[in-house]
Amino acid sequence: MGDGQKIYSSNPKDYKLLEEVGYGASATVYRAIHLPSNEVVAVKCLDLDRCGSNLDDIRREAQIMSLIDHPNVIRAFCSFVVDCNLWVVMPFMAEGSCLHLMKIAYPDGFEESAIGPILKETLKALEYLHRHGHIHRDVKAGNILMDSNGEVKLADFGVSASMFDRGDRQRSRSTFVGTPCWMAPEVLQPGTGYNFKADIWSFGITALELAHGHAPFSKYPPMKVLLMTIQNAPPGLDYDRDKRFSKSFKELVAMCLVKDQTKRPTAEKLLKHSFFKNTKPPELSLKKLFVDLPPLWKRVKDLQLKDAAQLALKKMPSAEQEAISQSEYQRGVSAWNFDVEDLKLRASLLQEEDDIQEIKEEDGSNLYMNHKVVSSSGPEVEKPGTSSNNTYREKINGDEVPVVESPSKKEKVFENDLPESDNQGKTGINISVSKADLPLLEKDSALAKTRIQMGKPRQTQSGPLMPGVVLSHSKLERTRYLERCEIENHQVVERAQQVRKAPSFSGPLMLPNRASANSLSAPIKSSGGFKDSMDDKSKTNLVQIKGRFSVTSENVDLVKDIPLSTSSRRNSQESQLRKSASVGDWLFDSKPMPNNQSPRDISNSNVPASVLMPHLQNLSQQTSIQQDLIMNLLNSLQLVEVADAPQNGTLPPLPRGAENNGSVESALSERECMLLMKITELQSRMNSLTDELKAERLRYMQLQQQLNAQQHPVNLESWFLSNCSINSVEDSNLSLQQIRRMISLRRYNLVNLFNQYEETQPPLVQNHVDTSVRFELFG
Ligand SMILES: Nc1ncnc2c1ncn2[C@@H]1O[C@H](COP(=O)(O)OP(=O)(O)OP(=O)(O)O)[C@@H](O)[C@H]1O
Repeated sequence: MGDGQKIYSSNPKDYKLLEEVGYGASATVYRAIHLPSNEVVAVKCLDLDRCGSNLDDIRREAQIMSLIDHPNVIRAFCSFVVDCNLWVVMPFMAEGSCLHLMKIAYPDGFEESAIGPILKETLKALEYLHRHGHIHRDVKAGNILMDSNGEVKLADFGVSASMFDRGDRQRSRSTFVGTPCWMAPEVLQPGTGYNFKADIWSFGITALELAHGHAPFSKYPPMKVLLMTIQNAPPGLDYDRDKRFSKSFKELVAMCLVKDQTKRPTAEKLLKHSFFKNTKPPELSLKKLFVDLPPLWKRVKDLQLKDAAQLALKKMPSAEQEAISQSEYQRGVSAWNFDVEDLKLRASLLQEEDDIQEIKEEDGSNLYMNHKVVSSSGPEVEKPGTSSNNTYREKINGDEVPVVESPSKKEKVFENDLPESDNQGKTGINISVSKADLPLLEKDSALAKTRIQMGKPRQTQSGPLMPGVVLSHSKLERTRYLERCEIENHQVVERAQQVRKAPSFSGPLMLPNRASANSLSAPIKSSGGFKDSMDDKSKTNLVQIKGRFSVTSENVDLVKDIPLSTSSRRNSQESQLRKSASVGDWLFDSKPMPNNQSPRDISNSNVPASVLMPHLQNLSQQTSIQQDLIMNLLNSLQLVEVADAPQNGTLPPLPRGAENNGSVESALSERECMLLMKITELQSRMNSLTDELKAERLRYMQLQQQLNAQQHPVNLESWFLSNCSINSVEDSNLSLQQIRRMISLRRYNLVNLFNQYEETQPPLVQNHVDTSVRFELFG
C-alpha cells in the first residue's frame, strides 16, 4: 500500500514532531512520526497569525495538495488546525530542498548530470499541474525537494492559483504573487495578465539557479530585481563562462527565458527537448549528491548556527537581527507578502554598489564540501557596482546571450554571472546581511556618509506612501506616478518651509528652481552607470535615478491627464499663482490625485479607506500650506520688489525714490487692490478646499459603512432574510427556490455592480478593493 492510500488521522496526538527540517515565511516544517503507523512524515505547521495569505488561500493550498496524484508533486496526506496553526501532513523528503543542498554542499551549483534529472522531474510536475489547470507560481530550487532515493518532488502551493476561475479571469491572473527573482516579466509588468507560462519562466530561472547556486539578480533587492527583469534582456547561460554546460542545456534555458510568454514552450514540449534525451533516471544520478552528508535536520541546524554566528559577529541587537530576518522574508524573497512600500523605500535608498564597502556575504562557504563542483574559469567577474549594467544580447556561437557591458566597453561581463547573494533565504536559515538588508537607520547613516564623501546628494523619499501589500499589474506605473507625486509634495512642503524660514525682501523668494534635483522636467542625471543601460525609450521616461537604479515612467505626463475638473482648476490656480511671478517660482503645486482621479470621482465611488486617506491628507496638507502662503504673502509683500508690469496681471512695482511720492501712493493703492484680489482668491480657494475636505470626510465615512456592509455579505441568505424582515426561510411564503433565485439575482447584481465599478475605477482603486469582496462576489 503506497503512502497515498494510507490513512493519516487528523488528530495531532497521533503525530510526534521531531526535528525542524525547514521553514519558510509562514511555516515551519518538522520531521515527524505518525504514531499509529510508525511512519516518518513531514508536518508543515503554518502559523495562521503569521501567515500573510487569507484562510481561503491556505485552504486552497491544502485542498490542492490533497488532490494531487503525481509522483513529482508533494501531496498532502491530510491537514487540520491545531491552536493557531494549520498542520499539513505530507511525505518526508529526507534530503530537503535543492536550495538547502546547494547552500550546504554545492554553493556554485550542481553539475549538469544532476541538473538534468532535477529539471526533468520538475517539468513532469509542471506538466501535470498545468494539465490540471494550476499555475504553481513559486517554482524555484527552494521548492524542489529530494528524497534519499533520488526522488524529486515539487512542493509549496502557497501561492498556486487555479486557472479554472470563471469568466474573463480564466487563464489570466492579475495578482502580484511569487518571488521576484523567479518571476516572469509579464507577472511584474503592468497591463498584462499571466498564465501558466509564468511557471516556464520561473523554471528557466530555476535552471540557472541550479547551475550557479543562486538565481540571477538575487543579489539585488526585490524592487531592483523587478525593474531589471522588466528592463533588461533576459538572463541566460553564458556561452563562454559556462563552458561546463552543454549547448542543449543553454538552449533549453534560453527557450524558457523569452520575455514574450507566447513564445515560451509548454512543459510538455520542453520535456521533449534534446537536453532530456540522455538524462539518467534520478535514482541513478542524484543519490550521489547526498553521500557523506549528515541528516537533513543536522544540516539545517548547522546552517542556522552559521547564520546565528554571522549575526553575532555583526554585533547587532537581537531586535535588529529579527528585523533583518523579517525583512528578508518580506522583501519578496518570500513570496506573496510583498510589501511594495518597503521595496520602494529600499529602491530609493539604493546606491552605487561600490560607494559603500559591501558587507561580504559569507554564504558561499559551504559546510559539507565533499562534492565541490569545480567552478568554471572564466574572465574575472565585474563587480555589479562597476558595471554600467548596459545589457544586451549578443550572438555567440549562433546563440543569443545576455551581455553586460562595462562603461568603458572594454570588457563584457555576462549578466547572470554577476556575483549574487542568496536572496532566496526565505527558509530563514540564510540570513544574508547585505547592505540592502541593514536596518534603515544604519543604512541611512552609511548613505549619508557616502553622500558627503561623494558630494552628490541623492534623493530619498519621505512622507506617506500609499498602503498596499499587493502589487498588481499597472501598479508599477502607478507606483512611479505616486512616487513622483510624493516628490512634488515634498517639494511643495520644502518650498513652504523655505518661505517660512527665509522670506526674501528683495526680489524673488529664494526657492529651488524647476531644474532642481527633484524636478520632473529636468531629471537629475546620476553619474551611476544605470542610466547608460537604459534604452532611449526608458531614457525619455526617466523620472528618477536612485543610485544605479532608475525609475522610469511612461506616464510622466500623467498630471496633464488629470480630469478637467481637477486639472483645469489646478492649472488655473497654478497660473494664478504663477502670475505672481514677482514672488519667484514658488508655484504652489498641489499633490495631484493619484490615477487621474478627481476627489469628486472618488467620492462618488466605493473606495476603501486606504485609498481615501492619502487624498484627505493631501487636501488638509494643501489647506495648511495655503494658509502659510497667505500669511507669508501678507507679511512679505510690502517689501517685495515686483518685476513684472501690472498689465501682465502681476503686482505693480513699488517706486523707490522719495521724489515719487504721488506715484507711490497710486501705485500702493493699485498694489493694495491687487493684493486684496489675490488674498480673496486664495481665501476662496482655501474655503473650497476646506469644503472639499469636509465632503471627503463625510463621503469617507459613508464609504466605510458601505465597505463594511460589502465585506460582510457573508451569507447572502441571511442578508436576504434580514432584508425581507423574516426570521427563517420556512417562515416566509416564498419557496426556497424563489429565495435562491432572488439571492442569485442579488449576487448577479452585485457582480454587475462590481464589474461596473471596476471598469470605472482606475486599477489602483480596484486593487485596494478587499479581495474577500471579490471572492464573495465571484464565488
Ligand atoms: N515534505 C518535506 N520534507 C522535507 N523538507 C521539507 C518538506 N516540505 C518542506 N520542507 C523544507 O521546509 C522548507 C520550507 O517549506 P515551505 O516552502 O513549504 O514553507 P513555506 O512557508 O510555504 O515557504 P514559503 O516561504 O515559500 O512560503 C522547504 O524549503 C524545505 O527545505
